[in-house]
Amino acid sequence: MIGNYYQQKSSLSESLILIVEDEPISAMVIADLLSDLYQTKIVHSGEEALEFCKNNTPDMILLDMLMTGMSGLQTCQTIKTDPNLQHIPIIFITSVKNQDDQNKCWEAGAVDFVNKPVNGITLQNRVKAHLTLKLQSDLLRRMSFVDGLTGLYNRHLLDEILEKTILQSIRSKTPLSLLMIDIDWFKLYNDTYGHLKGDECLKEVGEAIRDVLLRPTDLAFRYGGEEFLCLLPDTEQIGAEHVSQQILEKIAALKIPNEPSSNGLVNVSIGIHSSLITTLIQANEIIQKADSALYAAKQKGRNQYAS
Ligand SMILES: Nc1nc2c(ncn2[C@@H]2O[C@H](COP(=O)(O)OP(=O)(O)OP(=O)(O)O)[C@@H](O)[C@H]2O)c(=O)[nH]1
Repeated sequence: MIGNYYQQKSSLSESLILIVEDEPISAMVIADLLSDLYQTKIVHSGEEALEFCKNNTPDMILLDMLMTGMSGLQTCQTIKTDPNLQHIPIIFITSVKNQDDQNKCWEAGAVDFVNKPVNGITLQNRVKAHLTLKLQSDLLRRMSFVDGLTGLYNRHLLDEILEKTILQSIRSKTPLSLLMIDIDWFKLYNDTYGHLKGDECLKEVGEAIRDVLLRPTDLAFRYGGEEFLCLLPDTEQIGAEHVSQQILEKIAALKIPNEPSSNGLVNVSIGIHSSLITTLIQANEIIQKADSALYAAKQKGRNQYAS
């Protein structure tokens, strides 16, 4: 679900619209109006909608207000309190004219209403307007999470997701690993080759780190100046060591000269922290542990990993 923060649809037609409507004929009428323009999916209850959203992230939800079981209002309230889903625009499809009921939907986070019986042109235009805004705001969000120099994710995204990742690890009882990676003798690299070359080196190292991470849940961040951080959910110590070894090898294979370093090349040191987290801990506690391990790797002679 972390992926939702930075997935970017390049066109409106790639957008997925979830239609939540308990009357099958109404659902089909709505889907027919939209399915030539967008991807659509029909579910018939609020409960089904929440289930669908566990593994999929629609770009918009069209929500019937009156449904048996979970009401449209309750469904909307639940979606809007889930940090992974709250950015999805919700349009209510309703025959309810009662202003108080409509007000509750606005308060719950609805972006618009379409009255039943549905006017096709109105529905298509409202959907298009809100999807366009969604695409633009997704793009801005994505830009705010990406480091301009390396193209890796930035500290801002790490701050947003680390706590959630910790909670997810506790819930799934799976180990979480963090790698703190620092380029060795980088001050001397800049002094020797200049800052522009230094920037190029950061880009290449960042790319090499990203290339090593194969699982979709693994994420690489530029943590600070010449420091990178990898977040490896569901990964134990041995897996973290394997990834670290590959990062060391991939960076050595770049063969970027760095005279001051012992082998004459740009290398990195890596601090590993792996744990099975059982009780809630602060995000910065595990970062500090990875940082201490990085310090140990530097002390042991650099160009290696330590735990
Ligand atoms: N070119 C460039 N340099 C940067 C950037 N951000 C940080 N730096 C440089 O990275 C260097 C980091 O130096 P130090 O923290 O002293 O560490 P080091 O020289 O790598 O030494 P060790 O970590 O002990 O191996 C500093 O000279 C920073 O100016 C950047 O965006 N571009």
